[in-house]
Amino acid sequence: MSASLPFDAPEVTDAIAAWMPSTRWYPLKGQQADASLAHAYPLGDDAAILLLRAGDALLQVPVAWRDEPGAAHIAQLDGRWLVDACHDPDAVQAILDVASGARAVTDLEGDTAGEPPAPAGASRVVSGEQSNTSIIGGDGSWIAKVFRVVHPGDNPDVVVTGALTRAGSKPVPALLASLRARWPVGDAFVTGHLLAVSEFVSGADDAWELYRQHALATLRGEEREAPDARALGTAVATVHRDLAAALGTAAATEADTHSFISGLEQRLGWAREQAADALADLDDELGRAKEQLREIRSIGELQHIHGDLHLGQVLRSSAGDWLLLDFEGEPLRPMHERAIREPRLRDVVGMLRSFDYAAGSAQQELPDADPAIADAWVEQRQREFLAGYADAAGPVDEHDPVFRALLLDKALYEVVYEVRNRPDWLQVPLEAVRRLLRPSAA
Ligand SMILES: Nc1ncnc2c1ncn2[C@@H]1O[C@H](COP(=O)(O)OP(=O)(O)O)[C@@H](O)[C@H]1O
Ligand SMILES: O=P(O)(O)O[C@H]1O[C@H](CO)[C@@H](O[C@H]2O[C@H](CO)[C@@H](O)[C@H](O)[C@H]2O)[C@H](O)[C@H]1O
Repeated sequence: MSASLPFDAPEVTDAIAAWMPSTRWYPLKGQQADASLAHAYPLGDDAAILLLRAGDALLQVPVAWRDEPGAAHIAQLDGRWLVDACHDPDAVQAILDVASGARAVTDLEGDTAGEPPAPAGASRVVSGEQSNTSIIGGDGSWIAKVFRVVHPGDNPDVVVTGALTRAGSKPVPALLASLRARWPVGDAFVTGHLLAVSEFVSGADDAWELYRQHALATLRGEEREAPDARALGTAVATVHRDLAAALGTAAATEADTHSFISGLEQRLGWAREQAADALADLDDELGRAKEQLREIRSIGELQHIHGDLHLGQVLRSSAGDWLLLDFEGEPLRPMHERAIREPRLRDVVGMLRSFDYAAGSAQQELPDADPAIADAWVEQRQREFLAGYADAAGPVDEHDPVFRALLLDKALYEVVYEVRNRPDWLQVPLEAVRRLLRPSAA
């Protein structure tokens, strides 16, 4: 066995740079971006957490040297295997030790909410996700989310979930531990979160799949009991109430309202630019929608919210309770925009859009099904959800210009998301944008 190369050797950076674009989480697909090592945190001799700069992004790549390629190798260099440490249980344990405070590493700081998480054991990586890498360990008692794109500042997935955990919020799995890193930027140092370890909800169903299956069954003419959207609405309102109690609320000032409107204007411009081909024939309507934003007088009360709420962020436990995940905000948004207080309606419209997506996805699978049945299905789920939300938080005014503006904002965000990630799905949000821009929808 030959000695391993040091983790800051140029060959190591080059091998990782060549491998990253093949991963699901790489955020710069299709772009030409040189990668360079920004910082290395050694975890003993044979593993390290590396931060690589690629284009504008700072990417986290935990790695280890092994004699065998293991489940996820990056490259073979000098007779040893450089592997993705997320797939290597020993390296996962080393990372967990730092997060739990059991191992000290310069420039890394762990934090546990209470009892440290159980030992990693035979940990495994969750398949089928996109923005980050999640590892289940501790005999299925925890799930560790490795933030692949690292930002200076607090990650809301740690701070917001941590606050909800301390407040004992029921519809959110508890945060157990987190890891913060310090790295140099110019002459100064900044800090940011690398990892969040949460209680794993085993045997849970994914809400997206539950609703999609129900929409499919309905389009096929089968009668089935629908998953309880009213209880889901109440769960979302409960989380909003808990977030307000834990992190406070503020009545929007005139300046808040102005900056909210200009934020929406900018995002509308961003969507027009990013999805120019898809939105070309809606140019006049989008111009009018932008002018209508100026009619918003006040945005009401502001607070921390989920920020990217959709059915894929919701689980139904085996006991039938709805649980909300992933308080990281919209991944296409810069981090400083994600930490701000927002109207609760942003989350409400996220869920309403998601029911439309579930039906849209079912229609794509069953193109001969009656569209009126799909529309009625969406309408009913949305009504039930809003009724449940109102049970705990009071009614939502669907004619409020803020509600309509946020609905359009979300659908435009989705158009950009689909143009970049899933062009086959583009019609789903595009149809919604068309509907929302129709004069009768105002
Ligand atoms: N606490 C949890 N318990 C059970 N499953 C979870 C938990 N957290 C996440 N998951 C599963 O992992 C998936 C991805 O998690 P998420 O936090 O949404 O990651 P990402 O930001 O990469 O999308 C979820 O859709 C869910 O299936
Ligand atoms: O889960 P992420 O935080 O990575 O969120 C991004 O990806 C989502 C898709 O996985 C995307 O959600 C859109 O598609 C969903 C169906 O797959 C649908 O339920 C959502 O309503 C729709 O917005 C999300 O917008 C994006 O930020």
